[in-house]
Amino acid sequence: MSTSSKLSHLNTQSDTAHLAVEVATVGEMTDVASHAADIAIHTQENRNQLRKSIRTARKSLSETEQIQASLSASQRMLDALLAQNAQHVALYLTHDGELATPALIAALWQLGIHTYLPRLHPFNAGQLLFLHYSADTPMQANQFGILEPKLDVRAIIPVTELDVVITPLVAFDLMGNRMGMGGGYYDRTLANWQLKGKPLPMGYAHDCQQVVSLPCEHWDVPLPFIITPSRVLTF
Ligand SMILES: Nc1nc2c(c(=O)[nH]1)N(C=O)[C@@H](CNc1ccc(C(=O)N[C@@H](CCC(=O)O)C(=O)O)cc1)CN2
Ligand SMILES: Nc1ncnc2c1ncn2[C@@H]1O[C@H](COP(=O)(O)OP(=O)(O)OP(=O)(O)O)[C@@H](O)[C@H]1O
Repeated sequence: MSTSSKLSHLNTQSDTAHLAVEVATVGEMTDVASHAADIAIHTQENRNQLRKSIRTARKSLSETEQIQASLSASQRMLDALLAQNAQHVALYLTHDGELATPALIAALWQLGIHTYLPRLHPFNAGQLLFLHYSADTPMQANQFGILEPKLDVRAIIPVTELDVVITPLVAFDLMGNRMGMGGGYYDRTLANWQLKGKPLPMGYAHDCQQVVSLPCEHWDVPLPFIITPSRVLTF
C-alpha cells in the first residue's frame, strides 16, 4: 500500500505513530517533519469526514425512531442519575438529530432534580456557561440556532457544583472516546473533572453514533459513562 493510500485509512493516534515510524524507516521521504504535518492534516480530515457521515446517519432516523430512542434512553439515564444521587444535572436541547432530551427533562422536573443548559460564554470564546433551566426560563437562539437560556447571572452554576453533565456528542467508541461538533466546548468544560471527581460526564447518543475506534487528540476527554437507547456503557 502506498503512503498516501495508508493516510486515507488512518484512524487512531497509534496508526499515526506507526505510520510516522514507517515513513522514517522506509526512507521514502527525506523530510520526516513536514510529512508528520501532512499526517496531522489528514487525521483532521478523517475527523471531519467521520463527523459528517455520523451527523447524516443520526439525522436520517425517522421521527418514530427518534421518539422511541429518546424514551428508551431516558429511562436508562434516569436510572443512572438516581443511582448517582444526582441533584444538579446539565443537559442539552436537541440539535442536528441528537438523541432527544424533552422526555428526560420532563422526568427530571417531575422528580425535582435541578436541570441546567449550556450557553456560549459572552466574552470567552470556546467556553460554556451553565444556567438553571425551568419551564419559564427566558430563552434565545445562539449562533448555531440552538436555544439557550438568556444571560442571567443569578441562574449561573459553577461547573464544579454540577453533579452530572449529560454530554452531547457526534461519535463515540468502545473505549469511551468522544468526538463532538468540533468547537472544543465540552473538552474545555470537562478538562479537570477528574481532579474533583465532579461533574461526572455522561455521554448520551444514538446507537448509530458508535464507531470502532475514534481518532483522538490529547485534549479529548474520555467519558466514563455513555448511555444509548439500548445500552449503558461504563469505562
Ligand atoms: N445541543 C447541543 N448544544 C450544544 C452543543 C452540542 O453539541 N449540542 N455544543 C457542543 O459543543 C455547544 C455548541 N457547539 C456547537 C458547535 C458547532 C455547531 C454547528 O452546528 N456547527 C455548524 C457550523 C456552523 C458555523 O460554522 O457557523 C456545522 O458544523 O454544520 C453547533 C453547536 C453548546 N451547545
Ligand atoms: N482543554 C482545551 N483547552 C484549549 N483548547 C481546547 C481544549 N480542548 C479542545 N480544545 C480545542 O478545541 C478545538 C476543537 O476540539 P475538538 O475537535 O476535539 O472538539 P469536539 O470535542 O468535537 O467539540 P465539543 O467538545 O464542543 O463537542 C481544537 O482545536 C482544540 O485545540
